[in-house]
Amino acid sequence: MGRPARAGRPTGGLPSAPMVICIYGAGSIGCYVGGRLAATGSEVIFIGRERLARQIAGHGLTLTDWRGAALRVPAPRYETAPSAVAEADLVLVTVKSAATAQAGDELASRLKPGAVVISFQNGLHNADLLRERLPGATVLAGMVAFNVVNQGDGRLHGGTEGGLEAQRHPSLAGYAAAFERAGLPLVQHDDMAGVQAAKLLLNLNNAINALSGVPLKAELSQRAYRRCLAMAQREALRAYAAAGLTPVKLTPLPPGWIPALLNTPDALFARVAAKLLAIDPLARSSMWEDLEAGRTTEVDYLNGEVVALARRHGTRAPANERLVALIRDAERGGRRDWSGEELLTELSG
Ligand SMILES: NC(=O)C1=CN([C@@H]2O[C@H](COP(=O)(O)OP(=O)(O)OC[C@H]3O[C@@H](n4cnc5c(N)ncnc54)[C@H](OP(=O)(O)O)[C@@H]3O)[C@@H](O)[C@H]2O)C=CC1
Ligand SMILES: CC(C)(CO)C(=O)C(=O)O
Repeated sequence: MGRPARAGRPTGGLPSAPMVICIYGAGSIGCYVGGRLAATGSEVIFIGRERLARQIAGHGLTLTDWRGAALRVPAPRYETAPSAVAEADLVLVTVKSAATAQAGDELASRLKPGAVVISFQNGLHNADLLRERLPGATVLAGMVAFNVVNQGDGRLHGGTEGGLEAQRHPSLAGYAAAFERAGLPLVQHDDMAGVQAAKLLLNLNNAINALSGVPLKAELSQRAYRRCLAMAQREALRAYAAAGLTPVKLTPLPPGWIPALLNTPDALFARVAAKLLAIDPLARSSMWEDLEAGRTTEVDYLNGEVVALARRHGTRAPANERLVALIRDAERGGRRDWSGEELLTELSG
């Protein structure tokens, strides 16, 4: 079988030059998304850290998912110097939120003129932060709906369903086929603020999952943990209403109904929310991965964002405040596994 056609610039009938895609901050999401693009014929440059560069030089990339897909990239181009970004037409920023400002500064003097940047990060403000640092560049907000676990030695596993969303922009038309081939169709959206607000509601569970010490499926199967998430989501929904922010519908139920669903007993939840629990038993939140690796988490950009939004509108978000404090303790070394009942008591106090 021939190599699949690459994403190419329109050239009015002449053969098109391949478009180069750069993953800036190639960790779990970046290696998985970039790996699937590279495995299906796109030209991809990965930029990231020495530790991963070494692993990937030794093992290549293996991309698996919960549906049983398995793709290989035997020798990806993984660089540790930011300069290689200058070759890219499309840059996917996949650093954690605390690293966005530095990534923006590194891109500022190096981006190819006309390059398009997509922030594929959780949180509400990463694309704005990049825009401030990259005046004149096209910077689009993006959203990754699925979970990826880094299993080591270049093996990345997509553990849930869900795709990629990005702010609608004409420049993305040239990349649609590449993302489609990779099995990650890029859905364009007009209301990315609403998409990001809806994703943040789901990400309020990242802290709960990290504190639980169990995988997502096991955690969400227990009502006490779900009640913690329902509390955190209700506070966020109140803060959004005060701020005039309307989350879009990312799940079969509208965002405002999810807390009530989370509160249902386990047996009912398992029946009604079968799709929500269709998660690989290994999948865990990216915040769990951060605690596990001894890294600072994104809690300030997730639960902390709700706390800040509530304060700006004259109210409080106490369950989210408590989750931020517990994750801070865990980052400082006071890590322990919380049972659902313990966490619920802690957040209700
Ligand atoms: N993992 C998941 O399942 C999901 C994650 N997300 C979101 O996607 C984003 C990325 O998450 P994830 O892939 O898990 O994060 P990772 O920490 O796995 O990957 C980011 C990588 O970027 C590196 N990095 C940071 N700054 C730079 C820089 N300036 N230059 C080069 N490399 C850099 C980091 O290295 P170092 O740590 O050494 O600084 C790290 O290896 C986050 O916003 C996350 O919330 C969204 C959906 C699911
Ligand atoms: C996909 C999801 C919601 C899984 O927890 C996530 O965004 C994360 O882990 O950061």
